[in-house]
Amino acid sequence: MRLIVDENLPFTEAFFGKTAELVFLPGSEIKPADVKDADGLLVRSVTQVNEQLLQASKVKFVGTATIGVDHIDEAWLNTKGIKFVSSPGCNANSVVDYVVASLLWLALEDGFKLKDKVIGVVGVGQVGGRLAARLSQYGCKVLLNDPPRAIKGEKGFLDLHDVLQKADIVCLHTPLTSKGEFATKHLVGVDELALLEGKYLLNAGRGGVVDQQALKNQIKKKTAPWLLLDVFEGEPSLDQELITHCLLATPHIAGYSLEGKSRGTEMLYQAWCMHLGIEPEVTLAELLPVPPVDLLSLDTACGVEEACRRAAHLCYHPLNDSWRLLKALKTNAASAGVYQALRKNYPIRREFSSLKVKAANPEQASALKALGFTLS
Ligand SMILES: NC(=O)c1ccc[n+]([C@@H]2O[C@H](COP(=O)([O-])OP(=O)(O)OC[C@H]3O[C@@H](n4cnc5c(N)ncnc54)[C@H](O)[C@@H]3O)[C@@H](O)[C@H]2O)c1
Ligand SMILES: O=C(O)[C@H](O)[C@H](O)COP(=O)(O)O
Repeated sequence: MRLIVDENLPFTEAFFGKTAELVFLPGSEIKPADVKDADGLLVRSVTQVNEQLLQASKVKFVGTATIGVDHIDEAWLNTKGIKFVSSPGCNANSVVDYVVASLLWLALEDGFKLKDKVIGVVGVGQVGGRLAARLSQYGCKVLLNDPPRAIKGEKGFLDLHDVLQKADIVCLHTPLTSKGEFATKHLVGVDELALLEGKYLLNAGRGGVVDQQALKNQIKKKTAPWLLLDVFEGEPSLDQELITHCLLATPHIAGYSLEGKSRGTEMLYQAWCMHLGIEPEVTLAELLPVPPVDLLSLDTACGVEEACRRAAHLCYHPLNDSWRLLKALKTNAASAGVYQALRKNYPIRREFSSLKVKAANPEQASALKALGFTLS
């Protein structure tokens, strides 16, 4: 068995090594000649998997270690009987950590309490659902928009414009789709952006969900929302003018915790074993290293939100990623190269759940638990 593997998938040797010969390649450079004699292909979001790539190959198994599948022509794979698997939810906790860490930073900088804000969540699936749960347990008022769920009769959802009007902070967590009743391409366009003036807009879904040109026009008119963007239209190229305007701009790394990326590999390994009709022998639990900080012990003098912020930023501070991106863009005009290099050399980051926190009082304890930390 021969597997072509994106070199940015962690633990592939440990998971797949006994079952196949592995050929590692940069994901954006995988070509038809590379996959011609392969049995399987393991990718991330930067490899377009379609007829052009696979028509002359004998690949029978394609796996993406990502939640998003907008880089995969699933319909074509289906017609060819090629087994396709994605990794639903693999890095959802990582994205939620990213959002919570960002919002706690924003609250400090802009002088508000996160708990007092109304948060709109657009797209209430694995990521949006977990985000909404954490924030509402923390005490925020959370407004939900998800028409594909609402139309099935599920309760608790509002119309998109209602959410944009009523929320102080809007977080986008839909997939990018361009067909069908609920297509999300440019879901947030001129009319929606007009409702967001003076508010905060965080996008950690896909760049194309926001009409970037409309956003840039709004920036010129000084009516744009404050932006926290992890995803951009046209990646890997980045619009430097837009990035300069962001409060936080990160190179599509919201899901890049070690746990999030590795769970993707583990999910593909389990699907590959099933495809081969063998029992999985390796688990992620035995591969993950011990977290670098064992225990955070908080003092009672630390206020509840400050306690949460300290715990969050001990695990992850989004400003580090944003600063690295801004700095690299200042010294390098080729934004695609900067974007790719930062993602390829991403430092190890652990999820909130990996940190044990000793709270000083019950208020701290319940807020920390709500936001995803493990209480000691
Ligand atoms: N920035 C990152 O690093 C990162 C990491 C993981 C996922 N993502 C992106 O986030 C997306 C969401 O991830 P997920 O795991 O929650 O996916 P999911 O499939 O579990 O949830 C997506 C939700 O969006 C809803 N939705 C679809 N169309 C909509 C519309 N028009 N308006 C409102 N809601 C709509 C769906 O009904 C669903 O509930 C992924 O598709 C991926 O593109 C980004
Ligand atoms: O869809 C996903 O799972 C995420 O966007 C994922 O983190 C993207 O990472 P990439 O495949 O681009 O490295």
